[in-house]
Amino acid sequence: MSCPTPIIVALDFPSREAALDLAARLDPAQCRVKVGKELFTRCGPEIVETLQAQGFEVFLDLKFHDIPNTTAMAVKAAAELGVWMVNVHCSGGLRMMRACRETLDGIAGRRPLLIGVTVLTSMEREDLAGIGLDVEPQQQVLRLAALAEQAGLDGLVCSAQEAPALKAAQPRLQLVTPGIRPAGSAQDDQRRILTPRQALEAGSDYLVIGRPISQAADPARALAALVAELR
Ligand SMILES: O=c1ccn([C@@H]2O[C@H](COP(=O)(O)O)[C@@H](O)[C@H]2O)c(=O)[nH]1
Repeated sequence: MSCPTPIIVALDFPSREAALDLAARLDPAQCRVKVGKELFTRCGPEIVETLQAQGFEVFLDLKFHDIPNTTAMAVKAAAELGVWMVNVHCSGGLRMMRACRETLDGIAGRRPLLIGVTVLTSMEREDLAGIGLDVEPQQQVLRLAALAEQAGLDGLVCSAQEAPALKAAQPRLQLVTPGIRPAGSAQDDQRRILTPRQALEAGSDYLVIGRPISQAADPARALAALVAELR
């Protein structure tokens, strides 16, 4: 059964035990989970299989960024692991994204959603200037979104701040938005943020939420409050 809420909880932990401890407090009917670089590098594919066996749909957030063949084969491996969503960096270019899409099209059975990372939500204009891009984040996001659309990707990782412009420019693409901060919670290293409700109203399809849930005194309660806020 597919989860009816838009919430994806980031399991950013240094051990299998810590990740599974949080997962045990969550309900697969209330959220999906995200396995990122830290947890996957520590635990490998087994953690994904365990979470899936517990009923969670898993977003494998490894943000692949490499030459077309290498990236496409990585995405294929993720598909064979049975993940619900996988992502690549749009800045890997059109040929790379196309190779990923074509490889997934050749896979029998249900394929994962293929999502392109645009501009990290931790970045603002001056960070882009630091890597030689003299543009506002939204301008760069829209540029990469057009490439992702051309390559046939299913959606984008972006800030919810860009959702209205993206829904107007690229209405087919699903928007996966980290940088979600309930009112009054710590911004941490995020820069382009919105609250859960603002994000949904702006047009986000999925909200990626990590520390506001994983570092809460009662994560189950924090998740329930978010689900209620979004109803
Ligand atoms: O642009 C991006 C892409 C990915 N992320 C990931 O989302 C979560 C956010 O966690 P918080 O604790 O809610 O900040 C984290 O796993 C990132 O790797 C992102 O934040 N921004």
